[in-house]
Amino acid sequence: MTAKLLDGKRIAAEIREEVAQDVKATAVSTGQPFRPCLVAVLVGEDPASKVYVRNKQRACEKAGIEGRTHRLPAESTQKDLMDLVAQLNEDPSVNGILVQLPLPKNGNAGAGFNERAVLDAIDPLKDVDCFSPVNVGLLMQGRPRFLPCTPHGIIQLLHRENISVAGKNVVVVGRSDIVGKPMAMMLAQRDGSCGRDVANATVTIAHSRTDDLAGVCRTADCLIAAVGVPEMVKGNMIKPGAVVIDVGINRVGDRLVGDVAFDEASEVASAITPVPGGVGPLTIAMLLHNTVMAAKLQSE
Ligand SMILES: Nc1nc2c(c(=O)[nH]1)N[C@@H](CN(C=O)c1ccc(C(=O)N[C@@H](CCC(=O)O)C(=O)O)cc1)CN2
Repeated sequence: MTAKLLDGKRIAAEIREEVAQDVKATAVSTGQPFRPCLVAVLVGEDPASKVYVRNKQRACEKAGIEGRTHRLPAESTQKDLMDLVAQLNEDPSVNGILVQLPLPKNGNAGAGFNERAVLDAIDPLKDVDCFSPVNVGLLMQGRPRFLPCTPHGIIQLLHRENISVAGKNVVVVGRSDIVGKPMAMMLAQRDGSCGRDVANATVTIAHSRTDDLAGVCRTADCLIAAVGVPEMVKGNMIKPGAVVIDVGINRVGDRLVGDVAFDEASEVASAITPVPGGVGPLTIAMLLHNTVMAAKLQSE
């Protein structure tokens, strides 16, 4: 079998265009200028983070959203970062705030940042990443305010490709707060609560301590790999005909590879996301969507 390629880049472009249309239509329907504002906070000099933040800012501008970036040196203190977040929370011209992760390991004068404290400090109404405890709690209860960007991008991809997971076995490999945990929760929700009909799955969360990981993966009708280990999921870990979603973005030499060994997996799966051009671009598209939502919520 040669798997169908799930083109996240194309779907992300479609969603970004829809967001841009929504921004224009909101201005027309309210008779007021409507230009949501997203602020990214970038601490340190991590090259990948710099690229992602720049891409977010560009995507904002193309959608009619104001994109601002606040840069702090890696040597900034926890207090510097907390003060900046507090200032952005109070600023009525700012609709969405995101702190680009990961924060530098040796930041905060070598002591490392308390990432959780920073994310907890973001005003939940401006928390467009959906990392704050209030928004995560609402999501868990099936009444989300924002949806986290990467899992929501995957929901959109499955929806727009007409792939149903209802009643199917989905295995999510990885239990991160950004992807694994919310992804599992969203796929198990009843129809509609996460905005789309991609729901009602029977979900297993697998991880590095799972016994017989390969066997567990082989039970998946839909396998979502979000572990951050290059090409860890091999072809023989995939059930023939499964849908494979690769969330990994790993740099190996000068190559960008996912968490799935793409060539072998493509021989077994019915559909698969590539890296690059799969899930990554959807993350930014859904961030724009959340920023527009945040601006609307704050104007209510
Ligand atoms: N505050 C946040 N930090 C991080 C998030 C996040 O959602 N919020 N996610 C990732 C990084 N990320 C966005 O921030 C991100 C990663 C990758 C892509 C992307 O489009 N990747 C391309 C390849 C790009 C390249 O060449 O490197 C692809 O997969 O096609 C977008 C956003 C961690 N931090």
